Amino acid sequence: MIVLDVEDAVVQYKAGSWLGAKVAGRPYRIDAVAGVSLELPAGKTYGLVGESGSGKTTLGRAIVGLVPLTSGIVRIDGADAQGYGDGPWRLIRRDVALIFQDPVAAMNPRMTVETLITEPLAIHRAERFDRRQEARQLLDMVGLPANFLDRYPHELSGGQARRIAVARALALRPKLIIADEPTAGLDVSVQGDILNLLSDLQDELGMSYLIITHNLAVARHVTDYVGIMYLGRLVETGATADVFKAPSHPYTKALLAAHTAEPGHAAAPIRGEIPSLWHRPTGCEFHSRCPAAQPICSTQTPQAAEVAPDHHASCHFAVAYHAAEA
Ligand SMILES: Nc1ncnc2c1ncn2[C@@H]1O[C@H](COP(=O)(O)OP(=O)(O)OP(=O)(O)O)[C@@H](O)[C@H]1O
Repeated sequence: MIVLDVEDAVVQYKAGSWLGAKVAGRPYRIDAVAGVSLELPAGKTYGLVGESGSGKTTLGRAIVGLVPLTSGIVRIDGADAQGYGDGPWRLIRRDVALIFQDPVAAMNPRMTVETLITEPLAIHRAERFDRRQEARQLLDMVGLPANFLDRYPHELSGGQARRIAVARALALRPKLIIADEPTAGLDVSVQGDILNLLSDLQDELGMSYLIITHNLAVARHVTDYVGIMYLGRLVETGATADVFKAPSHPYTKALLAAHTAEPGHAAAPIRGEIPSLWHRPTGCEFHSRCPAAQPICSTQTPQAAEVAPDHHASCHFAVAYHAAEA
């Protein structure tokens, strides 16, 4: 049973103006998401991993319906997610919830926790419900006592704000929760608590997660499948265990080296700058930063190679890398 099915999704952003783009010698539109396909089975977790600017947040927002798809299809539980109702509220589908990257910034500062976490119910649910009772139950699910009901966002610590954001996401018991950088800005011990909370809730309620993170180490702990994103495209995909066992794209290896320092060795930052989406590199778009680039890499676009069953990497040398790592 596939809960999230994304087929060749493209999201373009416009430049300020056509004339401005022309004067600057740029294309008028950029592809922030440039043809992404992925499938997420029920009850599983998919990690979307890549550096800042790779298009992860844009894809997450497009899945929820906050940003329109330029082309492609998003199906949630088999239903095409493009047919929204009218009115701004309806833009947000009730079977998917998004936990924003900065949850406090996304909260209305004048709302109490009770109002914040039950707001999705007030928007989507036709029948009457006991707001206080629902809120108390949601708080309990995320491990917070009932005395948080009357607090305001500025009275919450980073970890508490995450829990409140999770409670709000759970309000409609969605089939899919998208968590954008769920541990960013938290102390290491609190990060573990939040990841454990998400995993316990999944065991209990059975929903699927799409976790957006720049940190491969986070993805390693909580995901079943992983997609490595670069300049709006997935460059390596597979079961998380397979990708970590035998990373087959130099970008994946570079991300790993940047986040998981061996004892006694410093983490190695990825060399060079992320290219601008206004001027995508030719050939393999990672070639300008790749430590193993060959002449072919700057001229020919690599196709996704299946290096092992359901493990793909878009690099001319992916099969050899896989063999060497495996
Ligand atoms: N509203 C917008 N208008 C124009 N360009 C945008 C807009 N939002 C994002 N972008 C651009 O789209 C690209 C992808 O951004 P996005 O935020 O999706 O990446 P990301 O991988 O989630 O990074 P981060 O972790 O920093 O949010 C970036 O180049 C960004 O500058």
